[in-house]
Amino acid sequence: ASPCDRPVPATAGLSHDKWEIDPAELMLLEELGSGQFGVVRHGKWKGSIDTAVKMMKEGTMSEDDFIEEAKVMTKLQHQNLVQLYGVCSKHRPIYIVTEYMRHGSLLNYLRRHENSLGGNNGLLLDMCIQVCKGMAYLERHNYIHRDLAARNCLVGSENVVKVADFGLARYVLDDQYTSSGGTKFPIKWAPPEVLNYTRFSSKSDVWAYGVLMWEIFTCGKMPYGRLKNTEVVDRVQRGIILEKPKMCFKEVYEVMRKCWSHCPEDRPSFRLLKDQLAVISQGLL
Ligand SMILES: CN1CCN(C(=O)c2ccc(Nc3nc(-c4cccc(NC(=O)c5ccc(C(C)(C)C)cc5)c4)cn4ccnc34)cc2)CC1
Repeated sequence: ASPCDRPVPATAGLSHDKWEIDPAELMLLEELGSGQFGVVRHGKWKGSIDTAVKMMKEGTMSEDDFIEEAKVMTKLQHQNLVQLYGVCSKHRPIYIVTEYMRHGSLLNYLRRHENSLGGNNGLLLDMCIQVCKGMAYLERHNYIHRDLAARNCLVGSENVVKVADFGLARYVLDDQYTSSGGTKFPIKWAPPEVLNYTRFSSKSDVWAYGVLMWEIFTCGKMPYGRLKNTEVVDRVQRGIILEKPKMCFKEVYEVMRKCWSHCPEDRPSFRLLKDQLAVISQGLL
């Protein structure tokens, strides 16, 4: 508030874009890998905050639209969402700066720890519940992920699992990824209405979440094995769903099956899923 009783101008504090990060405050460290957009590096922000820095290869994303959206994304805050700290947009390539998750993608983590995770239904179910909590938060904020899968979740200390890159799919320029006929389109995580009409919704995220649960309970197997995309599309449209993973409890598989209801409105919300999984988790442990 202003020292005297003069009203504070409405623009106060809006001048510096708080989603804009000064690259001088970033110290880039080792490379973490490369994704759809180019190289991702570990970084330190303001000397001490661990970050992951996506350095966006030119021409891979519609940058101005993304920078506009970043203002909204920085406001999405939940313990099971990878926090967007901000962007460096005053230079090229632009940087997307998020919180750092030290164990990398959930998919690689599941594959690397199959032996220790294998029989541990409690831990696997806990991972499902954490992702569900993050997705229930996005659902509450009418925010659609569009590419939910184990590869787009990340693992931090003490088996914390968080959802990453929510909404980012909208800014990818590669139409091999964006069009459902493209070679990079995530067919195996897509429900019928997305395959036929690219109609995304929180209920299409729920379908993808069912596949993610299957990935978790198979410790990172590829859904539908080596089937070609056209064969998967055919099965999904005929209502053939993924079989129950060997180590998965019947009650858990029942939840996956509901996520794969043909009609979006027959699928549970993330809010309902969270409660159902909590009941199963209490029953199990
Ligand atoms: C013991 N192990 C040693 C090896 N290891 C690592 O090297 C390792 C450690 C930490 C890692 N952390 C992160 N890695 C990444 C990362 C790394 C490489 C690629 C990507 N992904 C992307 O760049 C990316 C993902 C999705 C998408 C669309 C739009 C298609 C949805 C576009 C781009 C992310 C992002 N992060 C955000 C927060 N923390 C991380 C990643 C890897 C993991 C631990």
